[in-house]
Amino acid sequence: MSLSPIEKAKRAAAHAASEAFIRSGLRIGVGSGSTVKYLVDYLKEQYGSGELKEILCIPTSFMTRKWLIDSNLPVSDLEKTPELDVCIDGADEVDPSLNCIKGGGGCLTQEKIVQNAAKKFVVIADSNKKAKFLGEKYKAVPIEILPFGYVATQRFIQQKVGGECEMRLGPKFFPTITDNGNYLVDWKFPESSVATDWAFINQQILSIPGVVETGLFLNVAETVYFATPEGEVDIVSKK
Ligand SMILES: O=C[C@H](O)[C@H](O)[C@H](O)COP(=O)(O)O
Repeated sequence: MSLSPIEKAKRAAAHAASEAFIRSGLRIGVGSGSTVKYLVDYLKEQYGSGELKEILCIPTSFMTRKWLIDSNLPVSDLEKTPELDVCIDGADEVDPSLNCIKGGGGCLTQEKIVQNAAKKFVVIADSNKKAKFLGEKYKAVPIEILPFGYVATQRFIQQKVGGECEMRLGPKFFPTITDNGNYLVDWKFPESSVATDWAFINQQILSIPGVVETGLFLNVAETVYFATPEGEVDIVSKK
């Protein structure tokens, strides 16, 4: 099957990062999203051929867990494997300091827990995700909130940090339900936020009762692999 240019870019990023970071014996956090699917394909190929041995894959979502199981890869979890060697994940936007916005695909809390359990966090993305500053192109921060009091929680967010909260809806206008049984809100931040301190804003949001986690992954990525459809890979590492 021939891939579209964007899919070729995602695959190139996933393969380049995998070749650099995946080794036999590693405990690997496996992120979520369409770019990560190419990481799973890489693991399947390498493990299936015997090139890669004794790995453990720790998924960050139901979907990723299913992909791993369907690929006959050894799946573990943070109960059995609480410490990981590396976590590889996608992102919706990445700034020059490697801060990321994540959660566009609906996964962020389990991703953040798995990322936090890993010694290294590596991001894979097509080069369109590269931004001059956080919030340049991706105009919302996904936030996971508890269903209880969800309207009040959105109001608290708006009162505290401005902008507007939009419930992520699925088919038939049902709320999108996260892997943890919660709701997902896209916080459309005010333009003034992009010039301010995202770490401070993140703390403000996290302090609101009802907020579970945000899609702001600040100061955690060690290396980001950006790729183009032509297979050119730009590797940016933390300074
Ligand atoms: O919610 C999903 C995750 O945070 C993804 O890693 C992120 O949205 C990027 O997904 P994709 O690789 O599909 O662009």
